[in-house]
Amino acid sequence: MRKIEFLDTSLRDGEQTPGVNFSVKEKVAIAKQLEKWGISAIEAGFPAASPDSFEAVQQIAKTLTKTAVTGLARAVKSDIDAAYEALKDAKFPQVHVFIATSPVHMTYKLKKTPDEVIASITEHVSYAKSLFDVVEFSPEDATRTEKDFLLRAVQTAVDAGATYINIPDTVGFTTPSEYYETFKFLIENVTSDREIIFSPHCHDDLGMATANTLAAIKGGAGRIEGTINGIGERAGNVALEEVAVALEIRKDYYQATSDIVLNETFTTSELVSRFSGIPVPKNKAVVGGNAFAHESGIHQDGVLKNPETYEIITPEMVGVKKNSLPLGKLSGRHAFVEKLHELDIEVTDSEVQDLFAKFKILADKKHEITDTDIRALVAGTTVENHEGFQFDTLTIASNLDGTQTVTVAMRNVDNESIETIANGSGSVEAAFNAIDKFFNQTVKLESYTIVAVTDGIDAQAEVHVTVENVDTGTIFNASGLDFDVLRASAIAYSNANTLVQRENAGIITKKISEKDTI
Ligand SMILES: CC(=O)SCCNC(=O)CCNC(=O)[C@H](O)C(C)(C)COP(=O)(O)OP(=O)(O)OC[C@H]1O[C@@H](n2cnc3c(N)ncnc32)[C@H](O)[C@@H]1OP(=O)(O)O
Ligand SMILES: CC(C)C(=O)C(=O)O
Repeated sequence: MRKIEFLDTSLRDGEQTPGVNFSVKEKVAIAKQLEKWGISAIEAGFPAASPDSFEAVQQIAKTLTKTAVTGLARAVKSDIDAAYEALKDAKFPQVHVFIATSPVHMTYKLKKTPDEVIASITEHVSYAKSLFDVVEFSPEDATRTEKDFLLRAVQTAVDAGATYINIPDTVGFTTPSEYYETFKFLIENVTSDREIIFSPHCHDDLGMATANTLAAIKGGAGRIEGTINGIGERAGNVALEEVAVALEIRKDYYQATSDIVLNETFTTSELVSRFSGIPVPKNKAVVGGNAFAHESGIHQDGVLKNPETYEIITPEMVGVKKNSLPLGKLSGRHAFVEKLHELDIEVTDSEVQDLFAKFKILADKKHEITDTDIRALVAGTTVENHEGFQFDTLTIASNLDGTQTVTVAMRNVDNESIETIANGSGSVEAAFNAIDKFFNQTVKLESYTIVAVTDGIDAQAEVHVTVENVDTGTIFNASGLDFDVLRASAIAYSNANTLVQRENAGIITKKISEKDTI
């Protein structure tokens, strides 16, 4: 089976992502992780671009021991010289020379005729070859280049000494079948007495970068270029991790594999995300937070019976510890019971019926059901008051120093109206402080979430709070619903405090066991 080489350009094309600027130290750390991930070459930067870019390429060249290190250069001698200087210490140096070949780029950007571009290829690839054993050439915007001219440009580069021919889909314009045909056409028509390796370089403007890269492999490409997490100019480059996993899962179809160490994928992705500051979308293939999460009942049931029902990639394959079955309103009984087992909560079958019904009611209102919610549900310490807690007064005043003052008046057990006043840096904090004064008990706020339950400007706010009765360690969940966010918050917090008060008075006795207490 063919082995496909991987060239990573996260540090060059990836750094062209608007807002991304890796430090030299970060680049070296990423390069080391990429070497561990099993790439065969790294495009460490564009040495002529800036002193920092030069230094990063130089440092990476000195650091990597197994991976070829390359630098990008325009068809400009000083760019090639900069790459040569930066890559002097690399164990396996390469250089990547490019010039655009599409009519729009040649006419408007380069202001060169096709013949001048061909002459430039000859001059600069030969010059690069005089300094480097391994030269890569890219006809930029190849997929918008007229086919015969593309062949002429590539043949010129091969004749001048290029070993790797990269066919960039610079603006993400091509389609899988068209790109496949382009590779077949070039591979069948370029002549050389040396082995020439062709590679795709795909951008994701139309969301086809992964499909196009795989089509190029099918068409005969021997190396691929891309970035981790698909970072890069505009909509980004092809995400290498997607191609690596697709090759593994569908090697039957592609008849090709790679040397990528797949179980290092997640770590690599996290590192690039952290240093680039570009979060990985939850629904991103292979490395997204939801890639191994199943929320709907039918899927959860299938996965519990056999993960292969809904998982073509195992989490372990890419270095993720395990899959997850988050609970939500579409979850089913099997997943609910599994969660009870996971939390070591023992209940009878008839209790499950009742708890599951309550869970569904809660899940209809709360987007994400946490372990704490489940514990509170089982302990019977969840309360909702959608009718609204009765306040005699709930007023807010903004102070000149930016703090807020809230006044609440509520009825105590003897039905007397008691007023308390407190300050806070925000209105919710001030209201909670005033409510604390009213109840006068030790309560710790564990979580506060707010959701809009209806749409538009008149949306109702639903606030969920989780509090701990510090004296007993019992966790209580409570919610409040109102058109006003402050009132919804005050209702939720008062409800939670009422539960704590009832526990302290011995009215609620069912406690969460020591083991289940967070
Ligand atoms: C498709 C890609 O991703 S290509 C890589 C893109 N990456 C980058 O551009 C990042 C690094 N770039 C830089 O730091 C700068 O653009 C530099 C240092 C390369 C050049 O900076 P400047 O000299 O100020 O030129 P500027 O960027 O404004 O314009 C580019 C010049 O290079 C020319 N040029 C563009 N590509 C090539 C090429 N492959 N070969 C030769 N000349 C080229 C342009 O025609 C333009 O020339 P002109 O000044 O005669 O009009
Ligand atoms: C320089 C080339 C390979 C490039 O980045 C592109 O065309 O997208």
